[in-house]
Amino acid sequence: MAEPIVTFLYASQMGNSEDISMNLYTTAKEKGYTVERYQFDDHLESFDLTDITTKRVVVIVCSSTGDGDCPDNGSNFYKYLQRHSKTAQEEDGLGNKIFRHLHYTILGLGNSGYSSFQKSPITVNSCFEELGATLFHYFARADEVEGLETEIDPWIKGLWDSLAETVEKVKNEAIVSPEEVKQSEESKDLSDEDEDVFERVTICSKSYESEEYNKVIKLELELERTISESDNIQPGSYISIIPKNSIESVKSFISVCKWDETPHLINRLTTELDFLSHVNQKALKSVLGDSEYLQEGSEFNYLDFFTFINPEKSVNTDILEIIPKMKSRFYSIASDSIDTNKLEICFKVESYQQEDIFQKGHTITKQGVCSSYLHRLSEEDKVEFEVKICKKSLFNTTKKELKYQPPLIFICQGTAVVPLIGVLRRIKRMLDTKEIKGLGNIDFYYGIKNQAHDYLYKEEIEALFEHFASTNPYASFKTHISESMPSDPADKKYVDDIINQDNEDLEYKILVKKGTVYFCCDENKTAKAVENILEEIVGSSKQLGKIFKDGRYKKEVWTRA
Ligand SMILES: Cc1cc2nc3c(=O)[nH]c(=O)nc-3n(C[C@H](O)[C@H](O)[C@H](O)COP(=O)(O)O)c2cc1C
Repeated sequence: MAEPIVTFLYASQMGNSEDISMNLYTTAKEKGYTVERYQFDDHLESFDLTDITTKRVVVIVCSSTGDGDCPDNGSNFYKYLQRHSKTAQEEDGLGNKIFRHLHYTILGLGNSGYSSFQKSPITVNSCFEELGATLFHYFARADEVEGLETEIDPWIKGLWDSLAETVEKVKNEAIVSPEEVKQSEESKDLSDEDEDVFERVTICSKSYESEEYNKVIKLELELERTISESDNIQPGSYISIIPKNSIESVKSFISVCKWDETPHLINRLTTELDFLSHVNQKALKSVLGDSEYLQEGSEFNYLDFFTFINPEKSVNTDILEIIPKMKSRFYSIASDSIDTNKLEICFKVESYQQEDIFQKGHTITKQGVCSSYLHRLSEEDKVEFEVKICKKSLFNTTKKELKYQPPLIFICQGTAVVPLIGVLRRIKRMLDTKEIKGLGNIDFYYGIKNQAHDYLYKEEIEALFEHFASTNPYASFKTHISESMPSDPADKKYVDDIINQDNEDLEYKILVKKGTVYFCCDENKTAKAVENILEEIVGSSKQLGKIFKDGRYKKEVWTRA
């Protein structure tokens, strides 16, 4: 961008703000800035703050008059600000943030003897904030009772450094116009088809991404049809699968309960009932009456429970009514699924340690029902099963969002890398099909246990970044890996630690360069820590909320069933 213009604006009743603004304008001109200066009410006649090509840096001086009113030469602009910021408040959407390209600072003049002290500058400031502008130097409130210069002098002193820095930043900053944002939001609304669809799939390939800590399996599922753009399946869309119990566990359960192995019972226990879930003490009591085995807090599942009590006689089949129904489990899609009949998912085979109820003091490893079900299925079996595709995606990324090459910051941990791989693959497709011309910087923060063992999609991420770099030699594409179980324990770090290390760089990329953050993580301590750090980086949780609303903080935190 060419040298940005610094716009000085004032609203003044008796000339104080006007004089201060004039002095600032003159000094800025002497310092070599390209400058212009207007009173508020020249807005739209002589200048237009929504013009993203010429209006980027604004220095405001404004007083209060009457009963907290804006001076007469600013009252129309004052109403304009309030009207638009009300719309921005009432209607979500980036398109209403008509000042999001602006960096501003404001000096308010007032007198604390008035009950509406500084009301007009405070309102101007909150309208600029609501309309998406970024404060580049603090909002000063000068008080005649204290002596105006007590506040004005230090504010002016600090202004010049902040201005120099801001003008420099603005030169490299890409901004999307509010109209374009509005258009893309409207088209998003029209194409927003989030509904679920059922598909029959078979497994067409199965590979292991990592085996060291938890087995991580990559499955390619084959649909009976080709997925097209209009299906609106996005990176971050997910499938839900209702698992089946293994025939061995079903037979054990039937045997332990001393029931007859009928096809109907086998089918019901295989597909419908989750007898490997923890027992519900109250429900069991309602069927069995008081039993010495029914202790509060027991970790038994239904199979363990009836094995443990080892009944002499058969168990009443009424207990089938209290066993919970099999629930579906969700898996994010890693593939950029267009013009293909394949869907890729990647997950870890959930396993957890539990005290062995048959051998006190010993622990045994139990596996998650759905991941072990998928693990059991093999590509040779060609077993068909039904998945529900939930199209809704929190990571949907449009070419409009990437048009001005904003920095992209990815943050993830473990298998939560999966939907973000989908985003990277889609970005690559947009580049390859020339839907986008190039990319800005990408930082990929990934928390794993150990680089040598569970860096999922390592080769692919490296190849993608090499490819991205070939399209823009000026941008950087970096992976930042944290290891919680490194070879040298002194190097132990979590993903929140490495984000914290880069906080200043991230602040610049998110706030100044209007970058987008993609964050996917299991619901755990790290997820909370990452979010806390992001709040600190952008200034407050309110500010992070605003960035989220603007679509620049795309996050999904997984809760495990
Ligand atoms: C008639 C009158 C009403 C004022 N009302 C307020 C007020 O409501 N709140 C406030 O903070 N200051 C108020 N002030 C103080 C002015 O904001 C202060 O004098 C300021 O320096 C005037 O700057 P200006 O010449 O740029 O308008 C008032 C001053 C006058 C003379």
